[in-house]
Amino acid sequence: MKHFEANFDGLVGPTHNYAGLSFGNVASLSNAAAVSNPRAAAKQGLQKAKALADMGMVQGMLAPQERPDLHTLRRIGFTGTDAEVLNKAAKQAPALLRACCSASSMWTANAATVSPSADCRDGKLHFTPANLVDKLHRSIEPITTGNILAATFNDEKHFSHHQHLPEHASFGDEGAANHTRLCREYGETGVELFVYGQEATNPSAPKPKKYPARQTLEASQAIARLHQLDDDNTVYISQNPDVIDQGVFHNDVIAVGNQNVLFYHEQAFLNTQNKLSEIKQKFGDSPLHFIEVPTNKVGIQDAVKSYLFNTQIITLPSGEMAIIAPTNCQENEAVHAYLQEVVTLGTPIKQVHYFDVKQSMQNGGGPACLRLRVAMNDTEVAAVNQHTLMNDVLFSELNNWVDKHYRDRLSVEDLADPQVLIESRTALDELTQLMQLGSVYQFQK
Ligand SMILES: N=C(N)NCCC[C@H](NC(=O)CCC(=O)O)C(=O)O
Repeated sequence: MKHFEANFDGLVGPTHNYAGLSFGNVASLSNAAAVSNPRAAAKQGLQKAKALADMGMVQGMLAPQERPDLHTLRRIGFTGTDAEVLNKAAKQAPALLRACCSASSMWTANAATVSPSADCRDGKLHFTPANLVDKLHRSIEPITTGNILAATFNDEKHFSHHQHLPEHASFGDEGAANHTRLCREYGETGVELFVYGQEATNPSAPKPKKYPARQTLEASQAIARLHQLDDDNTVYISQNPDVIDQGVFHNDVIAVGNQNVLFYHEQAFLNTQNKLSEIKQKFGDSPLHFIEVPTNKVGIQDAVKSYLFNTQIITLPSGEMAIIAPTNCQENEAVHAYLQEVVTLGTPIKQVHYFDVKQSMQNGGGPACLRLRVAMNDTEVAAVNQHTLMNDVLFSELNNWVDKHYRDRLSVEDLADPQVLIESRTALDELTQLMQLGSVYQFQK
């Protein structure tokens, strides 16, 4: 049986915009009210996904969400026709309208936590959509995320889909952005690392002072229980609250792992040496590479600006590992120098490939934010909805679909335009046919 780590990238939705919605995410706040280009954003994402498919990787796409979210606007009391609801919300509560229009589901690293079948006691691949309760605009994602995941991984024999965790700050859950899996071969049992920013039930535990810690230990433990993971293969690590206060709002902004490589900044975690020993002990005897980047080579500000750690580390069919980095890393002197050095360190990482995902980066979403990793064997890959998998045909269909439906300019003022809603629904309705997803959106029910 063959095993792969597939990447499922989020297709950027038609309302991609810069609304400054994410306190604690430096890029989101500093680009607030900039004019976006949804068409370019979607195409940048598709280019990256296609390039990985062309490298021989299993690559899928996850559909975006319905935005503006009229269902939520009605739920909070705006009434009338669709146009009236948008108009009233724009006049009475513009901040709430903006929260209901974000294309933030594109960052599928936050869609769910995924545990491959080799790690789970029942031998199934488990998914738990993230509740994303820390941010209003993201807290409205999980139900549709669950629908899209179920339509993509649509075989109960292999895939187990859980409900998102209770919608309370005690269970703040941001999905795979705070979860990494180390393993020898993808099909062997691995060690799942859960990184959290605070302990909800222990007020004296460390937590950030300025920015929110979006993930709690309690949420991570709940996911491990739901996914039937063994304690022997699970490690909980506290994120360093000082780096959260410097803009590291998810662990994947400061650390990333793949197979037997953990690539992280010296300041990423608390209690680092003890935690590395625990990982080593649980990982077993085979070689494990801890690539620690020291502050004197790359400072936290450079890491946050360039997204050095929001890179994807992938294993190519040749067995070599490659880093998939945003072009922003090339533009930062210290980070570029480090990436030139990393391929010479005698670790499995031998290549670096750069991609322009600037439309997403301006909202704090790098290459790794744009993808959800799903390690699968070939039987499981065959059980996935095949119309979601990237190949020449899907690439050209999706590019044509974007050309047909997406604007190349969108400002926050445009979000109240009923025409944007019509365009978005028309596009998504067509997309569900193209990807054979069935009726995953509220407007289709
Ligand atoms: N690190 C990972 N895995 N994901 C990045 C998510 C970025 C997203 N930005 C936003 O939601 C900004 C939207 C706006 O401001 O318009 C967030 O902060 O949740």
